[in-house]
Order: sequence, then structure tokens, then C-alpha cells
Amino acid sequence: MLNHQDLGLQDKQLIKHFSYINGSWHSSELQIDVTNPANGEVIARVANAGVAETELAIKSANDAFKMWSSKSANERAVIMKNWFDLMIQHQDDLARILTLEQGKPIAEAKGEIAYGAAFIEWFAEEGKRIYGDTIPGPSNDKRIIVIKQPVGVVASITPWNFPNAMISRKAAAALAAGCTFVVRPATQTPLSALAMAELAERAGIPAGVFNVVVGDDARGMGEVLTQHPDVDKFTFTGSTAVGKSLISQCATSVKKVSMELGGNAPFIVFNDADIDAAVKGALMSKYRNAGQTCVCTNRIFVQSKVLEDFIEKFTAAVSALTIGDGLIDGINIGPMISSQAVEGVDKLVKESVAAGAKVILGGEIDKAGNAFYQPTILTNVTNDMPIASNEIFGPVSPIISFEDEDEVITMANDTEYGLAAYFYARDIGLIWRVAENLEYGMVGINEGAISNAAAPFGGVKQSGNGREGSKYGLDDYLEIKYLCLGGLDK
Ligand SMILES: NC(=O)C1=CN([C@@H]2O[C@H](COP(=O)(O)OP(=O)(O)OC[C@H]3O[C@@H](n4cnc5c(N)ncnc54)[C@H](OP(=O)(O)O)[C@@H]3O)[C@@H](O)[C@H]2O)C=CC1
Ligand SMILES: O=C(O)[C@H](O)CS(=O)(=O)O
Repeated sequence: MLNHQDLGLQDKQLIKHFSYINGSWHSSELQIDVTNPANGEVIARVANAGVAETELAIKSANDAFKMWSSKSANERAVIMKNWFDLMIQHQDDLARILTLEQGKPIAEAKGEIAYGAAFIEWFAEEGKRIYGDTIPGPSNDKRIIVIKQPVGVVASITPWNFPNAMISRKAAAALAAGCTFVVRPATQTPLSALAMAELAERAGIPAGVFNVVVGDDARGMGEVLTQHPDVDKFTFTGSTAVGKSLISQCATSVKKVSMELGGNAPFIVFNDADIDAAVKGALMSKYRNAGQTCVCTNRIFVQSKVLEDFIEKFTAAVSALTIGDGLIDGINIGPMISSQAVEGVDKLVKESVAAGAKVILGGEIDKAGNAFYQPTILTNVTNDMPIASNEIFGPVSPIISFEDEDEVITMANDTEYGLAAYFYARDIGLIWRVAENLEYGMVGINEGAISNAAAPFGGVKQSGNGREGSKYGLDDYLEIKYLCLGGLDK
């Protein structure tokens, strides 16, 4: 196992080994090996918390709720701004920790830290704008008043692919609303979450307000987080399959729920598109994080007149991508999260080739190691092939040709998912018709990178419910209370 000196951090105190509960580090036997997916090296060992620690974290959050929610929005904003400043100040170390445990290229990891911190900055300010209403009543002896109040204790479970930003996207809104927060991060990537807790403590976030419980008993800890009577809201980011199970667990106590789940994004190139811009957008939306994002392009639809031109230019661009250890400057494609994930992607490719798809680039596990999959392009793909009907979650571009607008909208919508979609066109009538007819929560028009703190991130159909980021992102952490003030005519 590497010791802290080998991790190359400026601030070695950012590597934490124990869950953070009620403002203290809960020591117990170090049982979970955190490994670098690029080489399988153990970079740290962390304590394996479980149900008991999860219950303690919920109790701590519940005990802290009155204190935190009674602070003014300004008071909370000052503390959150400290947290934002510390995240930015330690951006390089946080990015290095992230790449070491998750694998993404260091430039992307730095981008994730800035993206994650942006939610803290955004919601520190947004918390000051939690407005209520007065509504003209049915008679002059009454007044109708609406106030908004924090829902209470928020529990969350987050995935490995964005181990910093998926936590801050939730915690920032929760804390700004006056809620307290418990997160159980993915077992493979706990270090980013624990580093966030270290900086939260330094920022002055009071004990019990932000808690991180790390453990490999996902199911047992999840049952507590979704069913404990002191949890008022549950929020999850991860696969649709797990999300469905968690929603049903929340039903037992009718908890507020928000879900950011899987996707199957279409990327449509129309005949009148700027092909160079479309190639750039497809590269960004497909190969970010080695294709391991829920908003990654999953199917590329190209209209027949521009098919050959697009394939030629896109193939040249993908061929230029470099694959290797994410810590090496200039690497575009790091390892996937595990060799098992690589095998899953390779299986989809091989099954689709057997069904008639053609590999024109890549299509194999890379010589860099068993967690590396070559940036791949398949042509002659149909919408019913495994590579098109499944969420790939890997660096593979299936290209499907089409003739007309109605045909491609039908194919693009033919999925249970509805998270992100993208298309490139210039005719304004076409743009409006396609934007309105795509059944997705987010649509990139002549743009392949659409995620930012100001925008409402979320999906429809089986990609989830609720929105994260933007002014809408607070709604999931607030309750509306109606006050009827009567007897005013005396
Ligand atoms: N919509 C969005 O914003 C996002 C969606 N996703 C989707 O998630 C999938 C890939 O991410 P991945 O992490 O593999 O997804 P998973 O759903 O397998 O895991 C997500 C989290 O849920 C935990 N978990 C798994 N099973 C259970 C359970 N039965 N009870 C409680 N918790 C559980 C995992 O813990 P552990 O790690 O210990 O297994 C992890 O922390 C893809 O479908 C992707 O689209 C991912 C990121 C963002
Ligand atoms: O987990 C994910 O896939 C993220 O939500 C994608 S993004 O927010 O970084 O675009």
C-alpha cells in the first residue's frame, strides 16, 4: 500500500481513513482497500462503517437540524463560502485524490472539483432567495401566506463516477435550505468524500450538519438511509435498477425522494449541421470520463447526406485520443472503474458485431491494462442492437444512419431513459420541433457539454425525478407551508 508520501499531495491531511460523524472521525478497523484503477495499487485503506454508524450519523444530523436551520441564510452562506474557498484552494490535491481512486484524467478531475465547488457557491447565494408568497384571499377577513421551510434530515447515496461533484450537488442545496446531511459514497471512491468532510470541518460547518459514512454494506446501510424515521428526504445518484429499489424502500415512510439515474443519450447530426462543431461536441459528450457519465452520448444518429463526412472527421478525432494513466498530463482516456466494467462494455460490442455492427476503430481491451478500453466507433448499427438499447457507460460510439426527422425522433425516443439528448442543426424551425419532441430532461442544441451549476440537471421517464443545480435545485429540500391568517375584519 502506498503511504501518504507516495500520493504526491501538498496537504497530506486530506487523506482520511475514518467516517466523519457528528464532527469527529470514527476510528475502527481499516478494512476497505481503495485501489487505483489504472494499476490496481492500494492507495489507502479506510474503516468499514456499517448500519450502526449510519444510524449514529442520522441521529447526529437530526440533533443538529434545529441549530442549523435556525441560522439565517446569510450565516449559512458565510460558512458555505468558506467551504467553497477551501475546495478551490485545495483543487489540485482534491483532483489528485479523485484521479487516484476513480481514474479520470487529471484535467477532468480538476474540472470536477471546480464543478462541484460551483454548486456550493451557487447555493450559498440561492439560499438567500428562498421566497414565500402572499396570495389574495377569498374574503377580507383572511390572509393567505406561503412560507418555505427546510425538509429536515437528508440522506444520500452517491456513485463512483463523480465522487466529488455528485455529493456537493446534493449537499450544497440541502445545507443552503437549512437541512442537515448524511452521505454514503460509493465503496470504490470514498477518499474524495472524506476529503470534502475534512474541508467542511475546516470551513466551520458545525458538527452533525455534514456526515460521511463509508462502508461496503451498501444494501444494509441503504435500508437505514431509506427507512429510518428521522430521515425526511432521500436523494440518490446511480443506476436506474438500484434507484427503483431505493424508491420502493422510501415508500415505507413516504419520504421525499429525488433520483438522478441512468441515461441513453441520442446525439443527432442533421444534414444542415456544422459537421466540425458536431464532431467536437460528440467527442466531448461521448468520451468524457471514458464514457462513464450518465449524460454521455450513447447513440450517434447521422442523417444520410452527411454520414460519410461525419464518420471520416469523427474517426480522425477519436483516433487522436490518448489512453493511459489519468495522472499523466495530456491523457484523454483514463482507465474505466474496473476490469469488470471493461468486460461489460466489450460484451456489448461483441454482441452487436455479431448482430451486424462494424468496428471501424478500437473495439478491444487496450494494452495499457485490463481496466483500459480503446476509444471505439461502430457503424452499421441499428437501434435494437445491445450497444444501442443498453447504457454503455464506456468509450464506445455506435453510429446509426437515418433519412428524415420523424424517423430519428422515433428512434431517439425509443428508450425507457430520458436524461440528456443532443442535436446539431441550423434550421430554426427544425431546431424548435426537435427540441420540443425529444422526450428528455435536458437537450444540448449545437452543444455537447451542458452541465453547470446554473442549469436544472435531471431526467424524465426512468432517468429519475427532481432537479439538481439552478434555482430549481432547492425545491427538493424545501416544504411549502400555507398559513391562513383569519379574524382580520374585527
Ligand atoms: N443520473 C445521474 O446523474 C447519474 C447516473 N449514474 C448511473 O449509475 C450507473 C453507474 O454507476 P454505478 O455506481 O455503477 O451505479 P450503482 O447504481 O450500482 O451504484 C450507485 C451507488 O449505489 C450503491 N448501491 C448499489 N446497490 C445498492 C443497494 N442495493 N442499496 C443501496 N445502495 C446501493 C453503490 O454502492 P457500491 O459502490 O458500494 O456498490 C453506489 O454507491 C449508470 O447507470 C449511470 O448512468 C451514475 C452517475 C450519475
Ligand atoms: O454522474 C454523472 O454522470 C454526472 O451527473 C454527469 S455531469 O453532471 O458531470 O454532466
